[in-house]
Amino acid sequence: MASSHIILPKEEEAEAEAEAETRLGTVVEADHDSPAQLPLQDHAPGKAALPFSATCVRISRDSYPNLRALRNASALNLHDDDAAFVKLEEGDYGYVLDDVPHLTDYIPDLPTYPNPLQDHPAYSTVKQYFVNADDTVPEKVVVQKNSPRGVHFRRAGPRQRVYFESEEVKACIVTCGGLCPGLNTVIRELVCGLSHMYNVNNVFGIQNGYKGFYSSNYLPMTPKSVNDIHKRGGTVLGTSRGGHDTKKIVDNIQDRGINQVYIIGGDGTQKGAYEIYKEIRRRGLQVAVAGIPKTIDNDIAVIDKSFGFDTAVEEAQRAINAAHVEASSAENGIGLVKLMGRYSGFIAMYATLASRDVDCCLIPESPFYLEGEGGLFEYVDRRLKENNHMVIVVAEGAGQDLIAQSIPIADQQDASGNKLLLDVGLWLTHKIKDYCKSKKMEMTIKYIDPTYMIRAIPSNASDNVYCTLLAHSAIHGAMAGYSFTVGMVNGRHSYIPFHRVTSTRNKVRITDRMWARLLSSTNQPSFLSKEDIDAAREADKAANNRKNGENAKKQHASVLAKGEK
Ligand SMILES: Nc1ncnc2c1ncn2[C@@H]1O[C@H](COP(=O)(O)OP(=O)(O)O)[C@@H](O)[C@H]1O
Ligand SMILES: O=P(O)(O)OC[C@H]1O[C@](O)(COP(=O)(O)O)[C@@H](O)[C@@H]1O
Ligand SMILES: [Mg+2]
Repeated sequence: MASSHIILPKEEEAEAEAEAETRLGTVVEADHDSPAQLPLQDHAPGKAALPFSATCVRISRDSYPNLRALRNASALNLHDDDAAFVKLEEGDYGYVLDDVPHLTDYIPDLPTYPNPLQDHPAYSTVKQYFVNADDTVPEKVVVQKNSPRGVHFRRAGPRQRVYFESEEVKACIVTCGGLCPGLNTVIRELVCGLSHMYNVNNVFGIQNGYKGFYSSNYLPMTPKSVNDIHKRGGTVLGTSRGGHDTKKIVDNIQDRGINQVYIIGGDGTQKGAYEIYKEIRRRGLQVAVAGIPKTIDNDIAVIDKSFGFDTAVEEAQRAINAAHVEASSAENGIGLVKLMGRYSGFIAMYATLASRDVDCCLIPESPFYLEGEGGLFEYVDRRLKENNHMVIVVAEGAGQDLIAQSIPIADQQDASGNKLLLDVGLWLTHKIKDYCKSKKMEMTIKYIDPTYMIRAIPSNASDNVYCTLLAHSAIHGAMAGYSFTVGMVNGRHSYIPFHRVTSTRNKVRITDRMWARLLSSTNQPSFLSKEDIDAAREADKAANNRKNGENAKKQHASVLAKGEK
């Protein structure tokens, strides 16, 4: 199949800067999914090669980012420590590869071995099973004719050559932070995938989160011992918050001869994984660190969706249904459901959109108020008059500032440093009751808090498959010598640098269409004035600019680092 490319001749760096204002090229990528048309490339990581031929077309460069400006943006705040680990590779037409670290970055001349999958009876029949070494996945898939190609991540998948001999691998798995449906499936598929695909049989479980690295025995794990665990909720390894002591953790990794570390957890956990990776690198150890993002809140940046999220949204329907049944069976009945979401209201938003029985959804990203025109009380009043009953879904992080005004309480944190929240569901229940009483309105309110029920269940079928693919992608990447957080980006599994998933948090954008869909489906007030909407738009814009600026800073740091080598 022929693919068309629009490409500019390769520029010398200085020329590119001089000409940046006048020329622009866009590239349509070759069909890397069908690498049959290309010879499989197997060069060492870090050696850039763009695997396509091209025809040249010149087009206006108006929207192309000014390369000089990008490189001079050094005033922005990137942690010095991080800058040293950033690996940015520039290509034509504003293509940037935000690459993940590899063992060969700090241990030169490592031997490689043929991937054992080549001889695997199941996998050896798969045509083009190995991914092309140059395959990358774009962070943004919606582009305009003249847009730069933008940031890309390394595509996940098996490589032709690996950096570990199967019998030398000693892998460990840890789960940290809160529970999430699918943890056991990921654990199972890591153990089974290592054994079945790569003949790795030395796999250990770390118990009860990060502290288990230095305070408990390591549990030997086999395909047999994990055979049935995906049918259970929770994590067979146990989990915890707090207890991250980088030095003690890496001392234990080193002393026990562990060379692949699989770390399953949320944003805090991935920050911990990054610290572990940095310490491993400082010590020059041949150890790969693979992070598998877990968050029921779906708040991890860059990735499309976290595993367990679908299961949680599905389970939340049961609570919403119960709230609806209770509310609609009473006179002026109100059903109130509290769902998880400390800083991000994705579960509440998706559960509301899926249900169609919800009249009002409150999330942390969209501040609300109770009294006066356009407030919640006015809406409750109206809805009860119109329909005799209503259902409210509230994310646990919503309205915290309002509660703090009425119940002054000192800030408290959990062992990981996460803010402890006040119970918005209970508070709202009392506030609505008091309001109705003041209006002499008979009503019944039923408060349902299914918080732990929706995350303590096993993952559903589609999350199970997703967990399996994540585990396999993590194994392929670690065997190939990379350290990374694995995740789906625009539907393709990718290896994402730690700093990208830990530097920001994924939040519901109330200026996006999805929130507008929600408002139109519930018909609730937006609780926003025109000034609020303008301010939200400005905040979004500033966040985008900051992100672009950070990329520029990293690009600058990476260019400098290359120059120094
Ligand atoms: N900045 C950080 N650096 C190192 N470890 C961290 C950091 N933040 C959190 N952790 C550790 O990660 C683990 C899980 O963090 P937590 O916030 O509880 O859950 P999650 O990973 O799900 O966000 C804890 O053991 C915590 O100590
Ligand atoms: O009570 P716990 O176990 O601390 O968990 C509650 C918290 O876990 C969360 O689901 C998020 O946890 P993670 O970051 O670990 O995924 C929050 O929404 C919630 O506040
Ligand atoms: Mg977290």
